[in-house]
Amino acid sequence: MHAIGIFGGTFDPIHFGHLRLAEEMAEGLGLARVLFIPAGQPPHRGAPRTAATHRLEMVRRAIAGNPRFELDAREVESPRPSYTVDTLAALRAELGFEQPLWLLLGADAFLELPTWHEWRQLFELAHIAVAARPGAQLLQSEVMPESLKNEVSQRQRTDGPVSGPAGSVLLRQMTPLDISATAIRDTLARHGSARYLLPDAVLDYIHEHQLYLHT
Ligand SMILES: Nc1ncnc2c1ncn2[C@@H]1O[C@H](COP(=O)(O)OP(=O)(O)OP(=O)(O)O)[C@@H](O)[C@H]1O
Ligand SMILES: O=C(O)c1ccc[n+]([C@@H]2O[C@H](COP(=O)([O-])O)[C@@H](O)[C@H]2O)c1
Repeated sequence: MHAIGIFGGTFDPIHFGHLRLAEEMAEGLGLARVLFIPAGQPPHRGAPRTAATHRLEMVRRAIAGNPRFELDAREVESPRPSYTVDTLAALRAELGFEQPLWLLLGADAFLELPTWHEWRQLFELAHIAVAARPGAQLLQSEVMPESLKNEVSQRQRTDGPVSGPAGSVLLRQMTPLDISATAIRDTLARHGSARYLLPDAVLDYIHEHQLYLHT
């Protein structure tokens, strides 16, 4: 049974760091599909700058043409905060208990994991693949909170076949791309060029709708 990747984010806006992470994970882990799930009300940050309808449309345009990538709007359609544990539980119920699922995270998000709602449950619901990110230390480092280190030490796999529907942790390198949505928003607010940091189709949408004109 081919595994499915689950990639959540605020995507305000989506950029090439996100897209390469998903592409390299899909290739490396042999994922049949990657679900991009924009957060409705992200639990650990203020409300996104940009309305969910715009963030959804930017993701839709960014992934168009990649047959493995799919948009999943469930979190923005929900009136509740976007807890990943709830999203994974819903997907698990829909897709069945045998289906291998991979939660995809950048290193900065992973290091925050012990602050997430019912975070230990995440390891029961999916495998977790973490991508290195410029600026975020990773890999057995001292920066990992003790509780996370303990959880990871029981579950970490070196690259190689992973069996079962959930429960492993993989820390992976990816092409380092020092791109962030924050830097893109700042660049656009000072009328700078964000070209080649995100797909042209997304940038065109941003200009059409006059998004990110102010900090
Ligand atoms: N350049 C990148 N390299 C690796 N992972 C990334 C990169 N950018 C984002 N990610 C990961 O993608 C997921 C969603 O990130 P998010 O939508 O918050 O983007 P961001 O660029 O970090 O945004 P912001 O600057 O607004 O915080 C997170 O798991 C994050 O770690
Ligand atoms: O479930 C939680 O408690 C939780 C706390 C912080 C972040 N998340 C999710 O992690 C993903 C990346 O978040 P962010 O803030 O880096 O865009 C996104 O899908 C969020 O909904 C989830």
